[in-house]
Amino acid sequence: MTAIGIFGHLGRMGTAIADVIPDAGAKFAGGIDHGGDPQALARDCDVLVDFSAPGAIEAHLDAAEATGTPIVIGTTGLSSAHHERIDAAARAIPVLQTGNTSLGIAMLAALVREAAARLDEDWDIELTEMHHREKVDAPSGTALMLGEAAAGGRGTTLADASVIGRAGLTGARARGTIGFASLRGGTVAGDHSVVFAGDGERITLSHHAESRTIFARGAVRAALWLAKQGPGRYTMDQVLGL
Ligand SMILES: NC(=O)C1=CN([C@@H]2O[C@H](COP(=O)(O)OP(=O)(O)OC[C@H]3O[C@@H](n4cnc5c(N)ncnc54)[C@H](OP(=O)(O)O)[C@@H]3O)[C@@H](O)[C@H]2O)C=CC1
Ligand SMILES: O=C(O)C1=N[C@H](C(=O)O)C[C@H](O)C1
Repeated sequence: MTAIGIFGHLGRMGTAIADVIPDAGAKFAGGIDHGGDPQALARDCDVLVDFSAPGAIEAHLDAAEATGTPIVIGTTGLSSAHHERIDAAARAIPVLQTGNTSLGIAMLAALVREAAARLDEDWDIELTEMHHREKVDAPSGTALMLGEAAAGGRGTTLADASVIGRAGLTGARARGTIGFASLRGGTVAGDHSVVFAGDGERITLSHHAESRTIFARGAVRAALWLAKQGPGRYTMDQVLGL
């Protein structure tokens, strides 16, 4: 039985994941939060999942690498330095990093890429996301993933095309940009919409997470899949066979 260890195990996602591990025929190997020993946890499990905080990623990757343990990283708010560290770790161990572990978001990203590729730049692309009042990063990791999908469909990158938030005398919208707006409040598990705004008509592609269970099930599915892979950096599309 595959033993899964959780970084951030007392958090909202950590507890949701621990709840669904038995349903997947796997074993909860334990978890740590602030002050725990990442290497001790990594030694005690077959695969790790990380839903903690960006500041903890480096230590968690060090532990995974030192013990040769595959790791799923769901934590968001990552910088380009974090992504470079993940790339380096993936040369030695299996690593899957994603801003969203749900099946629905993987499908939405594919649809967004397709729509962005087929609709020309007369169709402006804007993303909105809403999350619970406790969320600490913005835009959400999922919004950035959907933005990357849109940018990929348009043959550009988010680094070149993104406009994150607007306020004051912004001037008119620049053609070809991809805009982001973030809302925070209440207990919303995660809502994302991608709007394609044309002349006189709009297409909106949306996903609504009704609870964290979808993320938790996806994280466990990803962990069980990753435990059987060799070193490399993987995506949810590969887990889900999309
Ligand atoms: N990829 C996906 O599908 C999803 C990703 N997420 C992401 O997962 C992350 C966690 O979300 P959520 O569970 O809501 O957050 P919580 O704040 O509820 O939980 C985070 C947990 O991580 C722990 N933690 C924080 N810093 C450290 C550290 N330096 N070392 C070890 N543990 C630490 C916290 O412990 P303590 O209280 O001791 O600080 C806490 O138990 C976020 O980045 C969120 O965006 C969320 C949902 C889905
Ligand atoms: O913090 C959350 O709650 C969530 N975070 C992820 C993100 O930043 O996209 C995934 C999900 O939307 C919930």
